[in-house]
Amino acid sequence: MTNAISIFDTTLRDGTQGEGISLSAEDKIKIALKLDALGVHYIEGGNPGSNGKDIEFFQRAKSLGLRAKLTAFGSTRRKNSLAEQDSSLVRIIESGVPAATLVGKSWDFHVHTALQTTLEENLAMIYDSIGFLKRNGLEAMFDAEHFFDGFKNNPEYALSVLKNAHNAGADWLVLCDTNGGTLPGEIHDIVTRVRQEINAPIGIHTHNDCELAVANSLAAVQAGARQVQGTINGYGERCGNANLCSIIPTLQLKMNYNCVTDQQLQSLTGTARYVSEIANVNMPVGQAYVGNAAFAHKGGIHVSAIMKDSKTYEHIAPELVGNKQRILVSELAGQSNILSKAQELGLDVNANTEKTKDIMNHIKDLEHQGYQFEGADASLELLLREAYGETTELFKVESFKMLVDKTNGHMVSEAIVKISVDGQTVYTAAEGNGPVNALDNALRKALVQFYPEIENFHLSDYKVRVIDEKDATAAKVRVLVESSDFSSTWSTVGVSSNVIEASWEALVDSIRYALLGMSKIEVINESKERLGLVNH
Ligand SMILES: CC(=O)SCCNC(=O)CCNC(=O)[C@H](O)C(C)(C)COP(=O)(O)OP(=O)(O)OC[C@H]1O[C@@H](n2cnc3c(N)ncnc32)[C@H](O)[C@@H]1OP(=O)(O)O
Ligand SMILES: CC(=O)C(=O)O
Repeated sequence: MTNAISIFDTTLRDGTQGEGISLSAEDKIKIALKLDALGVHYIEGGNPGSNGKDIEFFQRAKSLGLRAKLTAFGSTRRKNSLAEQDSSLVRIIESGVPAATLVGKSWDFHVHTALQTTLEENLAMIYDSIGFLKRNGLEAMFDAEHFFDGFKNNPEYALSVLKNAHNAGADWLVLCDTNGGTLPGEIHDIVTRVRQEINAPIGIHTHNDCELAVANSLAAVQAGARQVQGTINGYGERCGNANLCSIIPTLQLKMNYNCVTDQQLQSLTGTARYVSEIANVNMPVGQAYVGNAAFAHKGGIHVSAIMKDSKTYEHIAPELVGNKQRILVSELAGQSNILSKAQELGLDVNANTEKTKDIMNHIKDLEHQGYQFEGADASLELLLREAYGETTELFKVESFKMLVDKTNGHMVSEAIVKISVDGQTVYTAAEGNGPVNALDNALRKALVQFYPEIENFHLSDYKVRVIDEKDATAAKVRVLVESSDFSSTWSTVGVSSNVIEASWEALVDSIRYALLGMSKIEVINESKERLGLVNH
């Protein structure tokens, strides 16, 4: 039996049935191109019988030159009607796709309850509809909805549905665990039974209601299924569909099946993140294979071993799926974490020096006070550079003042800052729509004459978290500031019992970081030259 697995992506159809996911035709085009580059074999673009957006997508997708087969989705004809006159089947043909997937009932309970028709009429609906696709020259996938529940309830009928679709010319019989309640052992047994009864290419389509969609898909493949349907990041109805970002690498790297090329596999992480951006859904950091923390090491004992050999705490090399190893520094760090991070930054380190231990203890102490460096890479970098003897103070803050005034119902925030650069002192004042915005504006106004590049980046996110809730309004707060330029983002942290002071600390770190050019190399050189830090 072949080891080739056909990957059928339904992000653009079943994925959009997930709560909170809505893709425009343009979004779908962008995602289709990414999926094509990843090397999936089928891209289910949507349901032309459902809405105009999907019709537009299929219209526009014709000129994309996709290598993957574009497929349209629909259901079998309505009861007591003709396939030729079923508007959704006709729209599938009109969409010009080379392949289509029709969902049909295979659970007798559904035939009686949802369709409210006879078992014979359901068989006729399937036969007519698949036959209609085949007469129009399309490759036909038959999605046997609720197949596993149907098989458990009435195996003869469930099998007769498959045989009927096969006789009508279906190219693939796709067994669906539509309600996501089946267990891997059951999936394996039932797929094995089906293969004993019917000699046809079998596919698997699972849902994640028991967190088993990936395991169930793999069990089906082990039992002989050769098409796997799923979505990027597991988006889909209710708890989602089988996550292709876990299935593809597991099949390929651990089970010796072929899905995509090794090079295409390296685009997996980028694809997952791209799709999450377009879908506007944050990825869980711990998402298997492609998450930001999938290869992030935090515990000191782990990092110490990782530095000796990554295999000690990594099940695969992250690069195989386009991800990368990350070392986190926190209160759980050992000296290995500090050394590794410092080496990554190109700092001059000597293993096991007292300095490294002091830095580690200093970071643990700061984390005890409420700092959190995991989410504030830029503050950590500044701290490490300073600790290892680099100059990071491009300007000196002498003082700042805040005025918050409410007159006639109108709130005004004004900040006054005094800084010095290269011995030159500057006072500036600025207003803002809140105290942090006013401070940001005043600081920028003071610095722009020395560092015009300050215009190139901006504060993009601001989060406050109360650290000791029991102290109510006197509690310490942690402020996390995210800043961005046209190509990168960086995060900084400040902690104080005064929210303005915590914000100021995070803000100053953010600007220092950017001006030091840690996000843009040309800025660091210009800034250093101005300060006379560069030897000519
Ligand atoms: C398991 C799955 O994910 S299946 C795909 C589910 N996805 C979607 O439903 C998204 C797209 N759906 C839609 O846009 C709409 O539901 C449409 C256009 C398909 C149908 O809309 P409407 O005609 O208003 O029908 P409505 O959605 O209310 O009900 C579904 C009808 O389809 C029938 N139906 C359900 N499954 C099938 C099937 N496999 N074959 C034929 N008819 C079916 C139902 O019995 C019901 O018919 P009834 O109105 O006579 O009771
Ligand atoms: C076809 C489909 O999406 C399902 O049965 O879950």
